[in-house]
This record gives sequence, structure tokens and C-alpha cells, in this order.
Amino acid sequence: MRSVPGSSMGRRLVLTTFGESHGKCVGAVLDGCPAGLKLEEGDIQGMLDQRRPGQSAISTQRAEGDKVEILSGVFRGSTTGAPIAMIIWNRDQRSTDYEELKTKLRPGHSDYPAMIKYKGHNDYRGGGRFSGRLTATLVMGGAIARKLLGAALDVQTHSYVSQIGKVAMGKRFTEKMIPDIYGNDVRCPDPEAAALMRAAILGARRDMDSLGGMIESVTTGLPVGLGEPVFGSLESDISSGVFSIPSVKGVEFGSGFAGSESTGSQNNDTFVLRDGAVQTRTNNAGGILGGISIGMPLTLRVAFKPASSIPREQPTVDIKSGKDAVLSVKGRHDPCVVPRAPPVVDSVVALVLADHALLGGFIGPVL
Ligand SMILES: C=C(O[C@@H]1CC(C(=O)O)=C[C@@H](OP(=O)(O)O)[C@H]1O)C(=O)O
Repeated sequence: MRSVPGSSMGRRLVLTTFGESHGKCVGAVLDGCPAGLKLEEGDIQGMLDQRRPGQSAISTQRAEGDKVEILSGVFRGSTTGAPIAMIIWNRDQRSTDYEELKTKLRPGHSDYPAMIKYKGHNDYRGGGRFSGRLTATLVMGGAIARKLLGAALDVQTHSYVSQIGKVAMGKRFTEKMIPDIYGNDVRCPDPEAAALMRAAILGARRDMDSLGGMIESVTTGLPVGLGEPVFGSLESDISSGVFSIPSVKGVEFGSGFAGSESTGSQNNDTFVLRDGAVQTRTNNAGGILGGISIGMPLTLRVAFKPASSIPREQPTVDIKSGKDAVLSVKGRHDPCVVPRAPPVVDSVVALVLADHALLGGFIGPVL
């Protein structure tokens, strides 16, 4: 149901992103943000720093400062209602790493369909427009959407790593664990599981391989009524946003795929009155019924595949020579992208929710 080109998302709150991994910069324009939201670069920088590369032994060693500059849409410390343009500069590109990939196809990567679709005009350096670096642009918009939701509706979105490869979190997540999400570089709020996950990522790196994993997202404080029937359901819009994150291959809400194995009487969330308010005893619906929020926490899980760029030798084809070839991918890649992705998932969820809050009249044009 997209009505805008592939670099924009949203209807009332529209994020357009631009830039390539090895170009001059990456950036975003957020249009439709109400006037009167207090905003400074630090509000965006905090979330960008949680995603920034080169900070840990379990991430890429590409060293980027990722210092955001707000170019428009903010006056005297508040948004004006005009488009907010933001930029970060690329400083640490090493494009020679990608020479071999001009002709040897990188298994598991977008290089191949991009080359065919754009007849070789695509910027292949660092994956160009398809690079994980572009998730910084989602965070630029998402940080503002998150702040808007908090200020206008007291809605809070939190994402954390719940699984890396086969290592899953042992403890059940509760809101008390929110301050611990960023207590380790894996971004898993269970410190014992985080240590095992970290060891697994370092092991994959030693084996010249990579790992995938799972991120869980919880949003509290949502009113009843966000979301539109049929094509504008919250699930469809959140899924569309989540699949704009490179390496995402699956998403489920509430009991999700496991729910398909249970019965109606097990999966139904029965209603209950608590302090005069309607709630449900369980939350298998993940906070959404009929595509519309029900006032319970919104919960989703996002599956990431193992990062495709690995130094281990793999068979491929060389399209120039027309022969079989062997490829060991060069570059400074993440052995697992998942620990850097919680702020990105938070961003996408917040952008979609803020868009629906504006669409449904829950937030007006001026705060
Ligand atoms: C720079 C970032 O991630 C990059 C994403 C990426 C890729 O192929 O997706 C490849 C690596 O960069 P390079 O092309 O320099 O080897 C990562 O470092 C970032 O996330 O900011």
C-alpha cells in the first residue's frame, strides 16, 4: 500500500532518508512534526550514540563520530512545524575493500539484485543505499518521534536483544529491567545471558562467520484506538517499517507464530476491570486487535538473519569472467548486527505510532 517512493515512510509524519554508506553523508528529513516540541541535537545524539559503529569488540571497527547536525525546523529550542532536516557526515570510508565485489557476487547481500535492477548505476561501495549504515537515518527521525510520543501522550518504547544465535535470554522481561538494557554492549537486560551472547558473537568472529538474533520491543502508555482498519492496521504499518531495517527477515506480534499452535480458549485475552479501566488478563494479542491498539502494551519480536558479509571463503560466481569463483569478503563488518539494532527498532516503532497518533487526532499540529 505504499503511495510514496521507497525512501519515505509515513502519512502525517513523513520521514525521507538520503545518503549512501560511502557517499559524503547520510541524513533524513522529518516532515509533519507538530510545532512546540522542545528539541535539541542532544535528544537525537543520545539514540545515535547507542547505534554508532566502532564502540565495541563485537561490532564493526569502522570509526564514525555520527555527530548529528539539525539544519532546519527548530527555532529557539522548539520545533516550528516545518520540515526537520538532519545530517551526519561519513568520515571513515575504505572503498577499496569493495573493488572485488564489482564482479564477484556477495552471497546473502543485496549487491546482486541492486546491480541488475539499476543496470550497474547503483553505488556498490559499502552496499551504498542498502548498507546497515542507513539505519542511522531511521534513528534521526525515530528519536524525534519517540520524544513526541513521550511529551504528548506519555507513550514509551523500549527494545532489547532477547536472543543471539541459539542463546536466548533466561529471564522473563519486566519493565523493571528497562534501565539495564544498555548496561552491556549486547543490549540484553539479562546480564548472565548477555555474557553468553557476547562469547557467542566473539566465537563467530573468530570462526570468520556471523550470527543473527532476535529483538523484542515493548511500548507502554498507548491509548485505545491507534491504527486503521484493513490496510492501515498497526501490524501492517509497523511490519512495513521494521522490514526497512537491513537483515530483518521476520516479525511477530504478541503470541505470534506460537499462537498458531494454541486454541482459541488459550489464546484469547479475557477482559477484566482494573481500577475501573478495561484491561486484558494476558496479552497474546500484543496490544492490537483488528489492527487497532487496545491500551495494553504493544509487543513485537523482530528476527534478524546472520550478517551476510563474512571473511570466511564462500563459493560464488564472477559475472565478468562468467566463471565460478571464491570470495572472502573484506571490510570492517559486524559479526552480528543485532546488538546495534535496538535503537533502530525503537525508532521505527515510534515513527509508525507517532504517524498514527497524528492521523487519529491523538496529537494536534501544535503541542
Ligand atoms: C558504518 C556502519 O556500518 C557499516 C555497514 C556495512 C554494511 O555492509 O551494511 C558495512 C560496514 O562498513 P564498511 O562499508 O566501511 O565496511 C559497516 O561498518 C554503520 O552502521 O554506521
